[in-house]
Amino acid sequence: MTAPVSIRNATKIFGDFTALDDISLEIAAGEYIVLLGPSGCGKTTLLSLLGGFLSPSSGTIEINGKDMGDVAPAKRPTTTMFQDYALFPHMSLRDNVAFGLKMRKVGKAERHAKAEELLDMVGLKTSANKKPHELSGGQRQRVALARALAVEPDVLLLDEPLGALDLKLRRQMQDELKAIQKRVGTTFVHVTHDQEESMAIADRIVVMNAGRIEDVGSPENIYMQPKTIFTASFMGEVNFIPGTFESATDSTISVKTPLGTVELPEFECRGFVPGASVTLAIRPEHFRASTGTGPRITLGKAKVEDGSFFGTHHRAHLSPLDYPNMTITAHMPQSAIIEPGAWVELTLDPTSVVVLHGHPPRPTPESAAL
Ligand SMILES: Nc1ncnc2c1ncn2[C@@H]1O[C@H](COP(=O)(O)OP(=O)(O)OP(=O)(O)O)[C@@H](O)[C@H]1O
Repeated sequence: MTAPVSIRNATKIFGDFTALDDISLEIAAGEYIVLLGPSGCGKTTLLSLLGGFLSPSSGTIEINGKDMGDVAPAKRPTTTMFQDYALFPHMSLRDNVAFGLKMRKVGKAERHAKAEELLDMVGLKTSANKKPHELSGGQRQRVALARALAVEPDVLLLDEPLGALDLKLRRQMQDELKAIQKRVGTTFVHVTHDQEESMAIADRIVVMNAGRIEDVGSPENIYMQPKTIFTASFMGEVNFIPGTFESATDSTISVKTPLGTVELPEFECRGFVPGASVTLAIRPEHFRASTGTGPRITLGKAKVEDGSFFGTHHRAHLSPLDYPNMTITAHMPQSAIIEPGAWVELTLDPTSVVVLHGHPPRPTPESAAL
């Protein structure tokens, strides 16, 4: 079972605090959506509006084309899976998974067959008679997922579902969740503050900040073409180079920076005007601290401050000769020898640079000093 979801101009106000500010989002049937953002940005509040545990102060929620305004949580085609799973300790896994069906008066044979089918899908076929305390954290998480899916919701709402698991198990369960979602085809809306988790799982990521949607797109899109400084800095490591927009032709733009004027290709005009403050957002892997192949912009010499080895590459902090107050984080090849104090030639793949409006509010540790 699956359904599309329409959120139209949803606002949620608690007292004089606006937790959600005019949120609109269309979710396709069968899509895996991840709501991503820092603590307090409104992710759980938005999930609660979908599940019916909170009502919007204004705006509407539709599921499968039906307005959910007057529909109680239990009557909605949604199920919510919470972080603490809330399994019944005295019941077998089979009875835990079948519980929702029992409440719906589904006969014993049918609900047990359904429970066993779902336990099989989550890899716990032979554990149907066990009790929750006999399971590991990851196994309990799987039982909770099976239980949530047993009632065949159109939309499954998951609030930090992997939050209680250690990192290794989290990564494994991310793959499993995604595979199971594709198999059942149910619309999943999953809340997390973990960027890597959102990239591993989502068809589309919705980046939220202070009650608003900052950006929506595929993981590749959000990482490679962030629309705002917030998204660029929230999704992985990034260097910000402040600049001034100088001019544009049909296919290039020119931006003046402390490291010189750079010409960038394939420009999609987003309302920049000459003289406007802009920020170049550049991922560490898009620098080369030596002369690479292909078209590259040379940013002059830079001094190695320090470096760490990451197996596939080194991650180095560099200070450009022309602007020593700026720290650039760049990836350097596995074979490079990183010695503090060494001078390297800093070059950049111009096609990877993202030009954003404005300057960051204040320098972050990983951003360039302004
Ligand atoms: N019932 C409430 N009454 C007053 N304020 C609330 C209520 N529920 C949430 N808030 C506030 O709304 C904001 C958004 O909360 P929400 O739980 O949606 O954030 P979140 O993005 O899910 O954060 P986290 O990742 O920490 O769970 C927070 O500032 C929170 O304090």
